[in-house]
Amino acid sequence: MAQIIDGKKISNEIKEELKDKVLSLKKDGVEITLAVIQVGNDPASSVYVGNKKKACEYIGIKSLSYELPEETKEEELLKLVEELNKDKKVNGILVQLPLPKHIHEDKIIETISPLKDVDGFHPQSVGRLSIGQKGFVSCTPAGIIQLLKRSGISIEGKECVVIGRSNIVGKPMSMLLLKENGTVTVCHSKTKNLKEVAKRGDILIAAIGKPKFINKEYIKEGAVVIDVGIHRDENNKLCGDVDFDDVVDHVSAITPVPGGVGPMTIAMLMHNCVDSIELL
Ligand SMILES: Nc1nc2c(c(=O)[nH]1)N[C@@H](CN(C=O)c1ccc(C(=O)N[C@@H](CCC(=O)O)C(=O)O)cc1)CN2
Repeated sequence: MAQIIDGKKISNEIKEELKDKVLSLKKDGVEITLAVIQVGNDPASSVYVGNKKKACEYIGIKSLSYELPEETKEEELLKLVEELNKDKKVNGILVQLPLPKHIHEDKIIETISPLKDVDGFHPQSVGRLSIGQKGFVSCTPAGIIQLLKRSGISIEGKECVVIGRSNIVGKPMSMLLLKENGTVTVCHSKTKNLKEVAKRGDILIAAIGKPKFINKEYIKEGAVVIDVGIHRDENNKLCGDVDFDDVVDHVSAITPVPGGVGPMTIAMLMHNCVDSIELL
């Protein structure tokens, strides 16, 4: 019987730990403030932003909300980020992605001060991670490491296969697994013989962006499977990149969708907000 890795439970544990930390910081007169920017009203983004604000409230972090219309100009958003960079009361700046097509995401991310980059997307944060220096780490891959560690799954010496090479998940994920002494392979759309390569993984991270793409033909028997995807299936039910029902009896542990990786993204954002006070 596979171990179902409960991301909701683990994220709640992390939030409880952070709540205690924030309380003791408050006693020392330290308040943490996160600026949350959403441009447009993409329904999924509104849900995520709402959940981030709720998590802030629960933990005791102050959130400042900036809801900008879809037609906001790139220069206007850059100006807001620059103002927040200078604001001494703001510890972290979050710009919810995706942004409307007329705004260059890279330009916005590069403008956020690396000292307030609680998403860990700034090139300086990514560079620090890749050379093993302390800095903000992208929340989803950082959450996956916590899921593995807190479920008693060791990474050292394991064959780790990451499917997907995005800047937000695949690349930082590979760096973190390497830091934990895993042997890491990164696969992508041009990888030849994907099934064979994926089957090498003792730990398989699926971040492909295709609903139910990974079935048991891609998975070594007894592997640990982490599913980063979030989609709606033909019945409008949430599902991941992995065909859960097909693989569940073939693996030793697996994250469900929903309730696996997703909640960890928000817990690790809260973790980064608390960490940010050490950097200012
Ligand atoms: N600025 C950022 N933008 C985006 C990020 C990010 O880390 N920073 N990641 C994703 C979206 N995201 C957070 O922003 C996110 C996605 C999913 C979940 C989550 O809890 N999912 C639930 C299901 C929720 C549902 O009902 O749809 C789950 O998997 O259980 C949290 C955060 C892109 N943008």
